[in-house]
Amino acid sequence: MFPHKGVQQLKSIVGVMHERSLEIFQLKKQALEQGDEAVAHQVGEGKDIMSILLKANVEASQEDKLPEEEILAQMSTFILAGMDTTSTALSITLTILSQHPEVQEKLRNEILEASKGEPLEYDALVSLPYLDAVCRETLRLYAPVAQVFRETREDVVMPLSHPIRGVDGKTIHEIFVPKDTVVAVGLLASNRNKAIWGEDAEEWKPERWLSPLPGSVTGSKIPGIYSNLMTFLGGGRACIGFKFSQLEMKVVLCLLLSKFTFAQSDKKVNWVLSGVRFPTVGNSPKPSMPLKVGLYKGAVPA
Ligand code: HEM
Repeated sequence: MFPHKGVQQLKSIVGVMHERSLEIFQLKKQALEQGDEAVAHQVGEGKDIMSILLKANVEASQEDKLPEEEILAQMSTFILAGMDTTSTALSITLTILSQHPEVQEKLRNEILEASKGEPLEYDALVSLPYLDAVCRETLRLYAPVAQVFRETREDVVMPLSHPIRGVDGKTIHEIFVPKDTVVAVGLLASNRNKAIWGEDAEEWKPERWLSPLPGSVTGSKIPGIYSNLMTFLGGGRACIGFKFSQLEMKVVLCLLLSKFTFAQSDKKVNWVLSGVRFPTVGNSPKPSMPLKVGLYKGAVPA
């Protein structure tokens, strides 16, 4: 149709996503129709987000039921919104841990001491202080989604948190934004704001989360749903998966650090700030993040 390589590529990606979503959807639907036994034998044993959504939809009243094509569309949203974001957050965490072996060691020790070779229960996992601090600091400094865009529905006067000086030397306290203006919301800029986070705002310091946050942070009135940060946005369209993603990060980090060590490779990794940031080597458009992975010598055999 449209003779442009990029458009054709996008079309093919959308096609793959649709076919795979359809395949998973049909398998889940079939299992649900066959009963609990079949559901229990599936990936996720019926506890995964799609099985729960399908089950809720079967039980919903006629007027609340989602049509099948909407469920399929929700799958693409979950894949895009939930997978790339969290995998990016995890990739960044592993990169940083490979650059800070002492932090990696401290984190591994915390995990090994708490787990003693057994899988960690939910409460124990979420209350590991250093793991929590590492995740928070990474999500602050390297928010996978750096900015989002919004369009004003009406004329608004936007107050500024700090006055700025205009080219004419006058102090400006607010800005008039006319209806239908596209506004970029700088999530990362807010997370790294020195007036809020201090002079070391651009440094990765998990320790900052281990003592009470300064008044400039707690009193900042940042509208984000998570830790005075904008990483998961705020308001009615904030991320619905923010708790889930943190748990996922912690589970994966616990499992990986208990068994493996991570060190920097000699290939330089660049982070591309697209919709969701991703790692790449050189100028390649393909995501890749080489790391040297070794077996942790003290690992308890599985
Ligand atoms: C570190 C991981 C994640 C980050 C940084 C993140 C960030 C965000 C951000 C910034 C938005 C707002 C986007 C916008 O409105 O333009 C958003 C929305 C959303 N996120 Fe996440 N997300 C993460 C993980 C997840 C996970 C694991 C799921 C699902 C299981 C998820 C599901 C969604 C959905 C469905 C929306 C749209 C909500 C709406 O428009 O009402 N996200 N996320």
